[in-house]
Amino acid sequence: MRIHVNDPLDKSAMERLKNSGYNVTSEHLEKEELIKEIPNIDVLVVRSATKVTADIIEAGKNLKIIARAGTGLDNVDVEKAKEKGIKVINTPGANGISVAELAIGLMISCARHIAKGTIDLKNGEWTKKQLKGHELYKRTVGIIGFGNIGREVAKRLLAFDMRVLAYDPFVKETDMNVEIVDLDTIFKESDFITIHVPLTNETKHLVSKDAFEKMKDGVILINAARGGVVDEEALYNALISGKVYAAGLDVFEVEPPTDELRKKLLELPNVVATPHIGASTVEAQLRVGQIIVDKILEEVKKL
Ligand SMILES: O=C(O)[C@H](O)COP(=O)(O)O
Repeated sequence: MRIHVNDPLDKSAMERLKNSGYNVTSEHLEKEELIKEIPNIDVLVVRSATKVTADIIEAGKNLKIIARAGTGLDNVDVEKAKEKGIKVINTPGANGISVAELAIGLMISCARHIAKGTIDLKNGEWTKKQLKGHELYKRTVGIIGFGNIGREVAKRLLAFDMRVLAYDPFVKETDMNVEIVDLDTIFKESDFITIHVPLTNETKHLVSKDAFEKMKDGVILINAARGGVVDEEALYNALISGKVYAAGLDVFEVEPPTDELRKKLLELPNVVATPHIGASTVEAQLRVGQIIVDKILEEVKKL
């Protein structure tokens, strides 16, 4: 039984795996190398950096389990895995608090120009007069996606005395002080919009040119979910026109965001961006690592 860890896992989780008695290897293999190696792998462990595509799964003659140490499964061809009888496991919720905290950090950074102020000061510029921002207090935030992460975001923003709206096709009511509304209401009434849905066929470019047209002038948009949920060309135009005051982005449709569209997006002074670090905290990785190892060992026992 060989367990191959293709993306970095928490150290203590790695140690537990290595002490489990199975043959555990860990090294990041790029697609071509992984396709060559996959016939010798029974359990493949990944984060979001490895795209477990249909051809990799097809080549995995001995592959029995794909373990995603994290929440999003958009980098795994789950349909193909199902067709091949390969079990896909992940750790939903284990990194939710970290993602929620980062989303709020991006929100405040956008509203108060923290990133621009830092860059200006480091460049020797005292731009105090240009950096008047906005409070969150008493303003309306629209949360798209009211699952684990969306609820953690709501809980914290209620403490800022915000009016909190949430849209989720699977949620009709809540016992929190949150108004469950339709998507149009989120677009029309929010001063801040924050996205917490997975990337699926239904959510791809959910925040489109049409959506931006419905939004209030000066809205702040936060995306710490998946780049593909926002049409980034439309976002670029909305930032240029002033429709969107600022955007806080932890994720991009292309990662790393090195293509022309992403490069010009990142050049805008009103874009605050981080390199998909929502789940990258010591605490979240510890939880994710322990849970994924528990699940792997449990599944492997059943084989
Ligand atoms: O889906 C997730 O769990 C987050 O986006 C984190 O992804 P990562 O494990 O690749 O950091």
